[in-house]
Amino acid sequence: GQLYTSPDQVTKKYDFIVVGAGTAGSVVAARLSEEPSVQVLVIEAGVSDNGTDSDIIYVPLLVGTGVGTILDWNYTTVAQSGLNGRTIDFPRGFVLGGSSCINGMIYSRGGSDEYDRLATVSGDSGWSWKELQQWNEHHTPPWNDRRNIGEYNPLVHGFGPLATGLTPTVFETEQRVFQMTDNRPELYPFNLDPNSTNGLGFSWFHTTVGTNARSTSGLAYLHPALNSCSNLDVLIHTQVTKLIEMETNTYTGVQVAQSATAKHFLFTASKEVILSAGTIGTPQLLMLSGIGPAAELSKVDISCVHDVPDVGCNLQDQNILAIQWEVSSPTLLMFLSNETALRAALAQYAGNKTGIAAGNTVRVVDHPDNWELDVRLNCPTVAHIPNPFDHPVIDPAYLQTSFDIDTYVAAIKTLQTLMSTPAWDGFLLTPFTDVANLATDALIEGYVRKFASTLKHPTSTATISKSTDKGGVVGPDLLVKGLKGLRIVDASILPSAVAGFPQAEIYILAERAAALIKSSRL
Ligand SMILES: Cc1cc2nc3c(=O)[nH]c(=O)nc-3n(C[C@H](O)[C@H](O)[C@H](O)COP(=O)(O)OP(=O)(O)OC[C@H]3O[C@@H](n4cnc5c(N)ncnc54)[C@H](O)[C@@H]3O)c2cc1C
Repeated sequence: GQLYTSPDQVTKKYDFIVVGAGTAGSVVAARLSEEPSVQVLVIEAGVSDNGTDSDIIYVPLLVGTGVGTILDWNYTTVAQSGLNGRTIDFPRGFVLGGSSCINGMIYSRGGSDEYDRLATVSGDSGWSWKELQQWNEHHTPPWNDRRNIGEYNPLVHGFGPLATGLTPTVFETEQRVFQMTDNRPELYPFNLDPNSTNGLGFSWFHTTVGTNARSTSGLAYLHPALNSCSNLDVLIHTQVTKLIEMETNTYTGVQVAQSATAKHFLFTASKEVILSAGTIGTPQLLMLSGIGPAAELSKVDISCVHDVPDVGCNLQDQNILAIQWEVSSPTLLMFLSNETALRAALAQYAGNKTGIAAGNTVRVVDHPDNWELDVRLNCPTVAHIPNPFDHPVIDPAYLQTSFDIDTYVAAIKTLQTLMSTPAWDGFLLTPFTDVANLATDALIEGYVRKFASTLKHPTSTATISKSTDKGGVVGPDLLVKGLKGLRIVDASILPSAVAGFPQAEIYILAERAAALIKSSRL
């Protein structure tokens, strides 16, 4: 197929239009194009994933550096009263491949209960673990001679297009974690593989790194389909600005433009528009099209065509906080702050794709000697302003409930206990700065409000629910309730924050969605 960079290049007629070539959108588009009789167009607001900055995407050691660049929408939250009035950067991928190009690459499917909850909430057993576990990635060996026998379970990996693997370089922190699981398995259980039915326990990290480069939804799904199928076209640098009602209640048209002042174009799909613009983009686009909560829409002078109160509400996110200790041995942080060593590592990678740059080191890169905490939050509101090219108003309302704070306090206390086990003897020296003072609940709360931030896993702004439920935005088939021709396939439909890392669930969700569309529309 064709990769277009401007809407005036697109002249064909399409059966399906996918909005957003992100994590989910790339999967759906590639799967639909397997059927030669249908024509598929994907429209992506962001940039190419093969541009001059593409090292940021693909070199594993550069994980995290895409945030704040041209690959990022660069959203910011409104001031968060629960975080002492701070605003928080809220990154989302603005590139073919979406957030799978800039994320932290950690891959864990989550436990079976995660999927069974989706089945219960939607009233469709097709969303249960039993049915969904068939969609899988494939495990790749590391570039070096690290043997990973006993460190993962080959039986819970498969043959899907996405590549994952264990990190090739093992750090002292990891060795000590597993010593801890050896010493006190009843308290700190070893989990052979976080992709099994059990998502809990201490496991080796699986990352979306193939043998030596990041695997994205673009690389794993969209590019191979684009290269091999003439019935799939992709248009980048082009934002969908409005969904168009082509017949009563039937939203099979999209209006697009490259900037607020550029010419606007209309593309129509003979079968469906599939909205995969993500947790922020999807509700924003629905609301711009008059599909959303009437009261919110009237505040921004958009006439409400379909009053769907849950659009843009219920935003959930996970939270992160660094707890640091001074340590006795050199860490990766020292390596990363040594420019000569870093340059040499990147040169080695450029030469033959080996060396420390060829492996994901996300945990130690971000926070050398600490642990990360996930806290589920109860969050309202993604609102927006009418110009589609303005950023939406994002208010995750972090840490506004006692549940959030109580969870943090409990988590930090657990961590303090855990780090005082013998496995850390001789390695941890003193807690770093403020961490030394976390002796009471009140002091912990003060620390949390000062330093907590987003883990960048927002979901649930266009939630799935049973067909008979009044609430929610989509039914179990992911069609927008009460409308025709409009389906949502991305993180926004998840009923609540994922108990783990979301990308695996989003790839799986998109695989089943594509299968559903094929069986109902082809
Ligand atoms: C910095 C960061 C770190 C993360 N770390 C991890 C991790 O380690 N492990 C993990 O599991 N998850 C992680 N995540 C979360 C995970 O990457 C996301 O949950 C997931 O990729 C979201 O998939 P999606 O398909 O819903 O949206 P996205 O992948 O964001 O795709 C949405 C796409 O739609 C496009 N779009 C939006 N609006 C429009 C429009 N109007 N017109 C056309 N195109 C549009 C966007 O440009 C984007 O390409 C991280 C996320 C970020 C940002």
